[in-house]
Amino acid sequence: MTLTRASPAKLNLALSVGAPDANGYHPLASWMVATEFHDTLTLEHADRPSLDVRFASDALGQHTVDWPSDKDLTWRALLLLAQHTGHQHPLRITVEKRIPPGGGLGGGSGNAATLLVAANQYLDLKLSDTTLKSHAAQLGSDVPFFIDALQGRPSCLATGYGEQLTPAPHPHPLSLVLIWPGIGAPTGPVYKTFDQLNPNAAVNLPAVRNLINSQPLGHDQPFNDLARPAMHAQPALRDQHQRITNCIERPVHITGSGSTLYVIARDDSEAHTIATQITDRLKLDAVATKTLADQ
Ligand SMILES: C[C@](O)(CO)[C@H](O)COP(=O)(O)OP(=O)(O)OC[C@H]1O[C@@H](n2ccc(N)nc2=O)[C@H](O)[C@@H]1O
Ligand SMILES: Nc1ncnc2c1ncn2[C@@H]1O[C@H](COP(=O)(O)OP(=O)(O)OP(=O)(O)O)[C@@H](O)[C@H]1O
Repeated sequence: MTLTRASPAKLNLALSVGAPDANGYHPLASWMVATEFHDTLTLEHADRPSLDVRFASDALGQHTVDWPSDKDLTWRALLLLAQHTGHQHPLRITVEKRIPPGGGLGGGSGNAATLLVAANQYLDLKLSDTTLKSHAAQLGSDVPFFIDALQGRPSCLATGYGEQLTPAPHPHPLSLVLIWPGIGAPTGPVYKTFDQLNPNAAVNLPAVRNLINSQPLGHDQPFNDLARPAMHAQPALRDQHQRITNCIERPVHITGSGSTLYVIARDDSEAHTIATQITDRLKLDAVATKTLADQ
């Protein structure tokens, strides 16, 4: 018997960031939404635990697995479960990746959360959401969001460092195009550049709430305080952003700390047209997808 689950990507449709606390982490407010675009995680019983990560032929961009397996967030999630239950879980884990690593779509974070939720179900561990989220928070600031997303809450207002989550209504899914600019953007350095550019930053929670309350969202409405720092840290990303904006003549946004860019389309058909335009004219990898609506 195998268990297969989609491990979604996330978008920060709104991201407001404050100056770092004494511990160096940044308080934030973000409207986070999971997408149909996903990695696929499979669990099978085996003699011993193992992990196989590979990129699918329809991945967004060309990537290789360039991180060691003991640093893989999926593997680290399995180790946390072993620590919690006091014994190893002999699972064969396969992750088929489409989400670009270091792309601001939270691919690795989503894989970790999917492992926690799927193994809890597959092994009948009966861990509560609170326990799953406390493991999730140890693995990364974005991981708790994916626990909610996988349990039927794909749209949330995230506060604190991103781990305090309140479901946000999202009745109408958005049609989108995700674009891989060919450059990754590591999260830590982008936050450092944010500090240099915004020494007195404060979180603007009302602006994030306003966006959640102004659905359906117009294509120019998303905002992201990390967009400028991401492009400042990586001028090549700014150039790609400009090229794409010129090509499709509408606002191009950035998710998380980058580097994935995205565009809101009128409907699925327009999203497919824009994705094809970007691929044909700019030779960049682009995929049409949707946000996941409330269930
Ligand atoms: C940019 C976002 O994706 C927005 O959702 C997240 O804030 C990043 O979440 P993440 O990738 O899960 O981040 P983590 O793995 O927890 O942290 C990576 C690095 O980002 C910085 N970091 C992260 C979250 C936060 N609220 N403040 C920070 O300063 C820290 O330097 C940290 O060392
Ligand atoms: N299962 C995994 N999938 C992808 N990357 C992983 C995984 N496990 C560990 N990593 C490492 O974590 C880094 C960040 O991966 P991730 O896909 O979460 O980036 P991200 O989308 O930029 O995340 P965020 O938006 O949370 O900053 C990768 O560059 C890679 O070195």
